Amino acid sequence: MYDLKYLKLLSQKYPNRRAASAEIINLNAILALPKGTEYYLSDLHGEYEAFRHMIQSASGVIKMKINEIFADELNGRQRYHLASLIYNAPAEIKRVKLNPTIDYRQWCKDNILRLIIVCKAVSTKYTRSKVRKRLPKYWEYSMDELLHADDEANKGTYYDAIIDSVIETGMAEVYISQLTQAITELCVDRLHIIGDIFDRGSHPDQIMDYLMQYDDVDFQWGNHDIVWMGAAAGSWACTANILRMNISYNNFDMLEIGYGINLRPLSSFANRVYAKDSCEAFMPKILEENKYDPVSKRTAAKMHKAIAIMQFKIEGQRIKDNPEFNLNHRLLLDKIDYENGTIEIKGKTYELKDTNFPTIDPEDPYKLTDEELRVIRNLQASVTRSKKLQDHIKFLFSHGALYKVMNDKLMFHGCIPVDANGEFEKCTIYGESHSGKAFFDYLDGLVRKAYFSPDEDTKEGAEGDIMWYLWLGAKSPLFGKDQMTTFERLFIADKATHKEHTSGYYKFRDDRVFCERILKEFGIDPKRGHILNGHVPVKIKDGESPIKGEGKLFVIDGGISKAYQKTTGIAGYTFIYNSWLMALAEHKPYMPLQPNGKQTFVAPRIFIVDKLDKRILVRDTDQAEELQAQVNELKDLIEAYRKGLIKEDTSQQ
Ligand SMILES: O=P(O)(O)OC[C@H]1O[C@](O)(COP(=O)(O)O)[C@@H](O)[C@@H]1O
Ligand SMILES: [Mn+2]
Repeated sequence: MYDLKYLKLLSQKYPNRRAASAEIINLNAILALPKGTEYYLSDLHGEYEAFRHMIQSASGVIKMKINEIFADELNGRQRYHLASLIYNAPAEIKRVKLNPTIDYRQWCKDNILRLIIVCKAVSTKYTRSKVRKRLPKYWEYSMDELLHADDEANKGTYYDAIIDSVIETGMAEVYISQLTQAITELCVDRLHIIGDIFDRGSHPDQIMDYLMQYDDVDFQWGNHDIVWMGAAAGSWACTANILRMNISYNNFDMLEIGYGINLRPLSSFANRVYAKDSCEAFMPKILEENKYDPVSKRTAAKMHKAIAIMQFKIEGQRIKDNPEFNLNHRLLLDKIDYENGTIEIKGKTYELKDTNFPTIDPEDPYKLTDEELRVIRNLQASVTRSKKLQDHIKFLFSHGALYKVMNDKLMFHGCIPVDANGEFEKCTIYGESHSGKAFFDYLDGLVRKAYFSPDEDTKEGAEGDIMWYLWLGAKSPLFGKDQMTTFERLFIADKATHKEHTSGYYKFRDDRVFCERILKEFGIDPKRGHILNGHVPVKIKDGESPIKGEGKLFVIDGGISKAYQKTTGIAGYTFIYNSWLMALAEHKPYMPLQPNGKQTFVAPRIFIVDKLDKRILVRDTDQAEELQAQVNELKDLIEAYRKGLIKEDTSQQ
């Protein structure tokens, strides 16, 4: 039996049988369309340009379309330039303008036409109204006309008239750029980001800005995201971590200009306290100069050391206040022999690479000095009041979660805690024990509460402790290692101490039965389902494969991170799921644009991992349930009109 009150509300939108029937017809038309392409990326790590290229090129899909459409009309070079235009319109336009042999006006004309043809090819899967919604503001009318002018006899003149006036009004560049953007957005119906947008690379802020224009995007938070979410919630431990990492990668432009985080209190403190200390072990890993905020490497090293020491002190306090986190083995400052400059870890004594600790009181090593306290309070204020950062974090909350299930795919960044037998492990946090999916759901709730409704009596700087735990805790599904050895990496030469052991999950996931059990746990049919993870780079150099569990699980940790390409040998993987197939794209490192406007693009290698028996339609996807429910409600409404239970408004017909 239907709910008459609800139907009355619905009747405001569909006031008569004709309006309701028209909508049913639209919805049925959508259900019969092919499934849109889903595109999966992970571990972007601040590499804005490489990321943008992956999106703009749709991992080679654009190139394939161009090759198909223009096989006879354009030669290889022309097709290459058309692809380059879609990948990076401003750069390609600049190159063309610098070339005196090219008639720019004619070039614009030719290329608007070519782009319209590509746009048409990538929009065949959508309703006309959906395509229009994705076309840029102000141009949607003329672009729609160009896309659908099918009157062969008059088409030529009509096209010419529209394109001429685009050029005449001086809008050709904007028109071309926005058309390329529309092509990209139409090529990918839904974007899944399986975590780790932040850290290492220089511009996660630009990645977030770009993604915020996308409606159909979702995030599965990674450890490098949750630590930023914790900092945004006010956690001192998270704040110290994000600043230490990004100072170590020399990302000052992003911190100070991108997010407006004022590092002056830290730099003047560091320059004073470590004035005579060369801080050799703390030199930035990347020496590329910042455009707006150049910081000398000596100052950067001092800031790095100052914030690292503050981090270890703050973390020590968080560990002691949260015995349940089981992080006692990470209490290291009290294991230092400050007179001899050594440390004892697991019964072994190691020399420290740096023994100058002017701010540590050996009697109370985790206590912040008054100055350090002032600095961290300042930094916390700067981070929590950054409007830009808070907007980005809120978007991560509204469009993200710890995991997602969509169209038989289970996506999460790291792992699921399991015991020695591969059974889902019961983990206890804040007095509650959960395992498997329930553990994810419980943690997800804790994270949202910590950000949106923190307890008022939380100790200063302890806000968002749960995010800090998820950043480096052994039972964190986002981390999945026994320890994070930041201290050892900075202070001890012996590499054996740097080792971080991955959890049992990473062995078990080679096993198909294990993967199927996970799929079942999350309510997915194990025969049809797949798992997608990021987090651990696939080292193809060492013969590793991104395909695990006999094809049930794919690891797409990018390796897009420049800092990691020498270990992986590639620039990572992306995953594509369209109406015909599922494929992995293996990327080669992104070659940045040269100052002379030249750029080389190497298309990724595409491996089809599953071919479907028949083309999948929207009716076969998760979206169908929602659409079908709408159809059913509209049918009920029509029935209610027919029976006279709701009055029809036919005045507008
Ligand atoms: O190489 P870097 O940037 O210093 O980072 C090393 C740290 O990053 C981590 O690997 C976590 O980052 P990922 O999530 O990208 O693996 C830690 O386990 C490790 O201590
Ligand atoms: Mn990660």
